[in-house]
Amino acid sequence: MSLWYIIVVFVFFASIFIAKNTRKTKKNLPPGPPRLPIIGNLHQLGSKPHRSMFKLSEKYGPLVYLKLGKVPSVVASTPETVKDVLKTFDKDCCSRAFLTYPARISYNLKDLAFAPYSKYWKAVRKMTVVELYTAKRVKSFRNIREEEVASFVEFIKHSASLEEIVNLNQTLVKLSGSVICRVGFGINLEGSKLENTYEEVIHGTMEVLGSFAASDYFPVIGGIIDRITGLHNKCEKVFKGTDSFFDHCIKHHLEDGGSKDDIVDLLLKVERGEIGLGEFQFTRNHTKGILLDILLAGVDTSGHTITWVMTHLIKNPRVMKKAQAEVREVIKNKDNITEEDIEGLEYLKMVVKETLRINPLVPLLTPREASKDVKIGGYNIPKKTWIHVNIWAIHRNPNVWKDPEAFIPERFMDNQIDYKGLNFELLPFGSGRRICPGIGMGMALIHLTLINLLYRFDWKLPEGMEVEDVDLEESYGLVCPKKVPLELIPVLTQWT
Ligand code: HEM
Repeated sequence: MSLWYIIVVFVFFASIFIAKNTRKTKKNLPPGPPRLPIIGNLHQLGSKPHRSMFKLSEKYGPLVYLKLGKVPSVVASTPETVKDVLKTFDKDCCSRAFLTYPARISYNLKDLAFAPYSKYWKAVRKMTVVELYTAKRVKSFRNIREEEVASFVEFIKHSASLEEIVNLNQTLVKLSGSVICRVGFGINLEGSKLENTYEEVIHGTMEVLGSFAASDYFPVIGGIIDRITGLHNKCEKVFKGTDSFFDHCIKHHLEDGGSKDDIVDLLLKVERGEIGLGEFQFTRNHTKGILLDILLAGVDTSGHTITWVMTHLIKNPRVMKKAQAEVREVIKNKDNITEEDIEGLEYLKMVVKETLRINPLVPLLTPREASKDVKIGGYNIPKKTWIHVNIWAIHRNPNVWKDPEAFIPERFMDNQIDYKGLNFELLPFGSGRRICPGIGMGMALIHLTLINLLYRFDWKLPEGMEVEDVDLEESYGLVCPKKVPLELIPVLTQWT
């Protein structure tokens, strides 16, 4: 009797399992791990989803199917599948998934980065690419970058003369913050009333946007969970902070007589209709939405990328020596270092590329959503599926990169692979319609700062610390900076 009971139970569950898998096979969805009721595969993401998804792709293949709470999702992890998403089917895959808190903070998706693919997104993207993210504008902000880097160098010089430790995570984010605040909002942070507000605003916003939001995965109940965990209130507080920060910047700009040629000025011109935006009436909230992109996308990305470069250099004395020798040979005793000097610095360019490969600041692109049924890598991807593009997995794939965990800038010597979105082996700025429009602005600051840091100073670790003690762990959020701050002592040289 009990044997019959066991057989019946076994047949019952086996038939459910087979039926489920047959359904999946019939639908021709990509393979993926088994899931739990309600939460699906959420428990498998861990604290560093880019790493967990990479592991899953090693087991299940280049396109993995996951159910994240209620949300059907796929993860693309190889140059081939990512090319399908970002190039072949870019038009059908470039919308954004709706994310509750980014939507709130961006004035209900009036920005560029979180807005869905729509007529509005197309109009704003076109306007910003033509008016804002141009090579001419990057050039026009050159004096600001040079002045800010010069005062940063003075600060490092002072620390070097006292043999003081410098926290590079902190100071480099402050440097890129100062540049972005002048370029974007026309304000000098140093010593201003906004200096502390700004830090609070940016950290708070990054924290909210980097947090796990239950509302995105569980309708109704998710909102309740977020209220219990405090995320909802935190978001409201952060939103008020950013909103009054932008109000302050705009007021400051208007009081100044609007004489500055900054990004606020440009956006106010769009508000007044002096620059057209097709059928759209640009309001103050639209201006603030675009300013939010500048604040979020512009500050942490450049600052933390420079910290990663310095981390790899201090961990690899051979590379540091070679990069410094090149910089000192090319710059010689030039009084005035400029960002164009990067042109003669082939090895430094490779060091930066290798850093962007091994520590892309955005290892997992903000999720996209299929706007219609598409076929990727031979599998059917139904409309509304979220699409995750795992840049980290491509950059660490041993079939793409030999010895992928090692920091070897020379790997770029014999190939033309670049980071501008055309080579699907290296995508730190994404690719296709959504590619980062701020590459020029970001790289100009990264290059100018690095040339100065390497030309003028030698660098050593604090007393008692060895190269092996410098860890490479990243923290996970909207961007992935080095988790433990990089602390180094600058040393004065004959070039200081
Ligand atoms: C090292 C520096 C930077 C890195 C690594 C970086 C990386 C990225 C990445 C990966 C994306 C997403 C692309 C996609 O989803 O396909 C992105 C989008 C974006 N970035 Fe950057 N970025 C950097 C600097 C900047 C700067 C300096 C700005 C502006 C001042 C900027 C503005 C934006 C904007 C507005 C978007 C959204 C584009 C859209 O959705 O249409 N970025 N960036």
